[in-house]
Amino acid sequence: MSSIISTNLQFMEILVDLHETVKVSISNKKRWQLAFATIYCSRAFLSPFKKQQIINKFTPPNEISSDWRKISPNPSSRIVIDVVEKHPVFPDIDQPILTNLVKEKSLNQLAKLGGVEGISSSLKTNQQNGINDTNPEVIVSRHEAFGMNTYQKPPTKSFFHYAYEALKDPTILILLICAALSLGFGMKEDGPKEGWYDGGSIFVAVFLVISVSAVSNFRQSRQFDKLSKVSNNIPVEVVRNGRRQQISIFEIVVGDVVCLKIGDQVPADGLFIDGHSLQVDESSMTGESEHVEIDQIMNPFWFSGTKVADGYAKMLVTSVGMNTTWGEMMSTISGDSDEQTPLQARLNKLTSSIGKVGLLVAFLVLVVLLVRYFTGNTEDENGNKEFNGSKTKVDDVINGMVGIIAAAVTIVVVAIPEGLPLAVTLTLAYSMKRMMADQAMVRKLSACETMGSATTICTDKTGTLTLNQMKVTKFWQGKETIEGKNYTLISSNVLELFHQGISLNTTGSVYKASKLCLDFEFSGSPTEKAILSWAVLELNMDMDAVKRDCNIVNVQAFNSEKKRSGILMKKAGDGTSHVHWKGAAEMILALCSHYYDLEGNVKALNDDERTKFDQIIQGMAASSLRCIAFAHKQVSQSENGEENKRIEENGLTLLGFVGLKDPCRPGVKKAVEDCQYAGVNIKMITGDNVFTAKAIATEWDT
Ligand SMILES: Nc1ncnc2c1ncn2[C@@H]1O[C@H](COP(=O)(O)OP(=O)(O)OP(=O)(O)O)[C@@H](O)[C@H]1O
Ligand SMILES: [Ca+2]
Repeated sequence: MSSIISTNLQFMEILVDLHETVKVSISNKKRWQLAFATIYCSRAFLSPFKKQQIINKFTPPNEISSDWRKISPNPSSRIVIDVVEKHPVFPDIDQPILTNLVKEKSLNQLAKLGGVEGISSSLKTNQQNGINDTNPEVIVSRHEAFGMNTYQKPPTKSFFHYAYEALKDPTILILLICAALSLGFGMKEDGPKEGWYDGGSIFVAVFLVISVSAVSNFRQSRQFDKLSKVSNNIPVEVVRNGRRQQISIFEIVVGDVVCLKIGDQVPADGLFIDGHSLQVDESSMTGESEHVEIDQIMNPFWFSGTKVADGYAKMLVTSVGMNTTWGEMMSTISGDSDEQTPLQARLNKLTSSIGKVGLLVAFLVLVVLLVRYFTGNTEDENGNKEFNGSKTKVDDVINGMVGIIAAAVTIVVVAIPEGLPLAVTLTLAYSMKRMMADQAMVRKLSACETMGSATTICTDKTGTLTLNQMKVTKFWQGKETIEGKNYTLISSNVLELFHQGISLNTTGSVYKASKLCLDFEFSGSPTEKAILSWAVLELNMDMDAVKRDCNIVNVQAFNSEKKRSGILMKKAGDGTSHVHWKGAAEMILALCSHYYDLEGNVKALNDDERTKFDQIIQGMAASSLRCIAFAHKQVSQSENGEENKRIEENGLTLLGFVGLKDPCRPGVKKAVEDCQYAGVNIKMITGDNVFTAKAIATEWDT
């Protein structure tokens, strides 16, 4: 310790001397001395603690001498003051609290902030109706307080970066060395006027290779940036002002209520509001392949960048953009897309092995020539021995050696096929440009190569081959089809069940701007939208009224495996419980034991009738309709006490079928023909009824 103090005091004296030279007044000088003395003495006094911390790291605790320990300060006595200015519009909450809440999945902190309810009121949003965006200031103040939903991208690399990358290539380096050698030897041999030809031309070739590959890589990265801007801009469903609408993912702000369903990407960090059968794929964050369940109590936290694997839900956005856990992760890793295509990689390998062989051969040639030269086995033009022991002039020896080395260098230059990978890069970049002109997005250069060898294309049906604009065009109630607008034929009890089944057992929603207004806005998947608009416009369904009269007890969300969704509900009026199912007609029919006829009577479903219904379904499918069935069952109270929330799946009563028409996309026939002409098979992949799929596949032939 004494040594530390003495060095510090020495240092102090030097500083004080310095002050003397600039003529500081005596009183000032004294104050300086005092200040230095205080600072350095306290430092000298504290330095053992620092030392001790280092010792602590490297020695087990029992080896630290007891006197160190006596004066060691409590490490936890340090105070960190985090000063975050609160935004005047949101005085109760700030971004770091929200970010940490989700990142650490802290249920305690959530409870302290008053749960999701408390946070949504601090964020001035409504869990049902979302934020009120009638005033654009609202969005602006949220941007100011919590930021935008965009991620900082690593700065785009300049042209010189790519030139430098190309220059780093080992073959290029070898060529450059060869060029320098060849230039030097050439000038030595043939004089500066003519001797630079060989070396100079290698330099020009290297320059060409570097500039061409840098230009093509640079343009490719620009194109990639442009494409990723388009492909990152995904539409997201949010509720604003009570109205469900689609906005761009970049427009999402903190406080938004986002509607998520199976297959959606979570657009920001947030909290669970409500939802059913939720499973989330967090593998992009954690690498864990098992799906994580999200619910109100145990795990109400959503992470940006994850994916909904099952179910549907509403989420309250708490952080966006760089404030999300995903954003934080993105800022620590830089996405490098300088990937080589498989062909490029193989060619580069080939080039470098050819180069290695070339080097080896050149080396062997060098050795052989040198040996031959020095053993006197070579002759000049006049037939004299080139090397005559000590009689040869030094200048001649050097000239001879230069000639030999130049020959070896030439072998290396010739052996390296530097143009080969360059030719491939150029060809791929050219085909990428051609494909862009044909409106085909190529994200990775290697895709061109892969596509070139594709023999089969598997395509989704809905939305790719069809327009994804579904509409109910056929309706069967019991065994009767209802033609035209004769919906008054449906008996009132069946109609009521239809209303309940459709308005409660859905992931879509209906929005009506005002009571008087007759315009409705439907949202949800195309299937849901079609059914809802049909029910509201044709069956006069009032979704809000039904929701007021009935309470949903349990939900089984739709997924493509089961092809159906079900609910258990309780009527507020008489307290009876009902189960409603909706789904692919053949799936629902298999669960039914009875059906309602047109008069509203329940009839048993015998084998004959089942065949009849099968024919109805096949008939609809054959005219390329997606066929959806509705079924109902009243469950008794004893069977369904408080603890029994199971949604019955057996002994249902069939209500009816609807047939949804999804028009084919124009131009598909030509596209399919083009593919077939090019020798590429087309396979259609769909969860629809096989007859519907067949009908749609053959529809283009008509
Ligand atoms: N929202 C829904 N509620 C109930 N049943 C549905 C719903 N959507 C689809 N179905 C039924 O489930 C079947 C499978 O639907 P899904 O959306 O999984 O098909 P898919 O595999 O995506 O095929 P495609 O690409 O042709 O739509 C459909 O044929 C339909 O009968
Ligand atoms: Ca689909």
